[in-house]
Amino acid sequence: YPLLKKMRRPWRIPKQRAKLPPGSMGWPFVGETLQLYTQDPNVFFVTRQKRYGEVFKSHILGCPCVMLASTEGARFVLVTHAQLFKPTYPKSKEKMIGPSALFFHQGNYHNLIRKLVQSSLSPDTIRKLIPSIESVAISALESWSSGHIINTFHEMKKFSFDVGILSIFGHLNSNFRQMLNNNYHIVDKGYNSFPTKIPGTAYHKAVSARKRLNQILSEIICERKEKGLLEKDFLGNLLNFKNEKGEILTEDQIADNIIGVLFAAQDTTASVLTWILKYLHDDQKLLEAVKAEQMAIYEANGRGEKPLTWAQTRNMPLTYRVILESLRMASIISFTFREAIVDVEYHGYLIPKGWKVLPLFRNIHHNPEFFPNPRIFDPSRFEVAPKPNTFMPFGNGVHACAGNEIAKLEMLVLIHHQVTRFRWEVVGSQNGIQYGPFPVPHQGLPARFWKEPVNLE
Ligand code: HEM
Repeated sequence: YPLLKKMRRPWRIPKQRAKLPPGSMGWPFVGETLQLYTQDPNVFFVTRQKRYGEVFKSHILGCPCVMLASTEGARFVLVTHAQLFKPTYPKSKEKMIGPSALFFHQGNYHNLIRKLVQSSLSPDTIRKLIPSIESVAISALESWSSGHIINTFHEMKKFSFDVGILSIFGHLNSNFRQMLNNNYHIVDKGYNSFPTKIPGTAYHKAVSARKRLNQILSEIICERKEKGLLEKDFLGNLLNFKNEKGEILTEDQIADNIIGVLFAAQDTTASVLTWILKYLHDDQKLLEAVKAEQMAIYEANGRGEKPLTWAQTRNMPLTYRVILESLRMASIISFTFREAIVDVEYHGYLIPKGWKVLPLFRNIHHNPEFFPNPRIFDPSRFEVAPKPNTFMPFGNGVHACAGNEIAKLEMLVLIHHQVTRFRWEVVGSQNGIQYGPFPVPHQGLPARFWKEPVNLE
């Protein structure tokens, strides 16, 4: 029987035989947290990978963990043995977003919500949003081009927030939009601050703003129910859901998932867009080529008279490769966290129950074996599809990004309008990275935008 059990569960080994992976657990209590947060995190991961190999242990943020820098390791945790690992976030962050948000869950509840998100963000649904995304993009670009210096990342956050609102509510009246925006902004500011109940602190203000968001969402839901609207957007899908027993979702479940999607959508897309602007600015020849690709579409659309079509957004090969290479190069989600729910064996090493497991996407995206000269920005490398499981900017497996199509769509739309009708220059120091917590260019990439003079020929 024990042999049978072992055969059925090849990932389990008797504890006495297992050994932990190599690596350092750092100082008592703090582990290696200081080393991780006082230096470029990429240096932290890469030096350890060089020293210990592709599987190593560490101790960060109060937790023992195993880091996996190989494609096989990431696949093991996220895909083939995903049932042995659960998502894990600090309690304070879970509370801030809302404990019923899908990414904290595993199993039936996660599947159910994920299906609702996926159908709201499917290509068939988001293609209808193109004109609205275009108008959000154009008004953002117009507002940046008054000659003053903008913080590109902050402005991109407003853009990705507005697109997030579109994908959740379709058209939302401006009063509600403004209220959501103001309170979400306070939540966002407190999200990464020290969790405390002391009034006046960023965290405490964020908790209060999060409660107000629930009230606002409740009013929006009420209004929708009164009007009897049966929309197909994410809110509509959440409201219309009924299982075979006739049960519906609670208002908290609805609110937590709406805030969860906004949260997943905003900083991620905004940081990638900021990087794209930097990479294009740093390579004027590439920028000209992207511009030529987009101008052809612009002209075909009567110089922007007609809206972009879905087919056009699917046929921007160079721009698309720039997006893929930016996702690889910046690897804004450098890694993700899971927690082992049982003792697991991987490659002869023990991953003890309760330990965190970190697939290191960035190390994989910067491995010269898969991406030669990984520090060089070269979109042409994507003329050939990357080897399977080597490119995971949107994660992998059951928790992989549910918004990757809309993220790519909004980036293509913004770039289209930006390069055809606007110019920009980066102001001040152009190098350096800031972590907040995603990597963004130094000071959010201060830049000046202006409108391209109209050519009347
Ligand atoms: C370029 C922008 C984006 C990047 C790089 C990105 C990346 C990711 C990654 C790596 C994950 C998986 C995390 C993990 O496994 O722990 C994820 C999950 C998720 N993303 Fe995105 N994302 C982006 C934009 C968006 C947008 C625009 C939306 C929604 C409108 C979105 C919605 C989600 C959701 C709902 C999940 C959780 C899925 C689940 O747990 O089942 N993301 N994203």
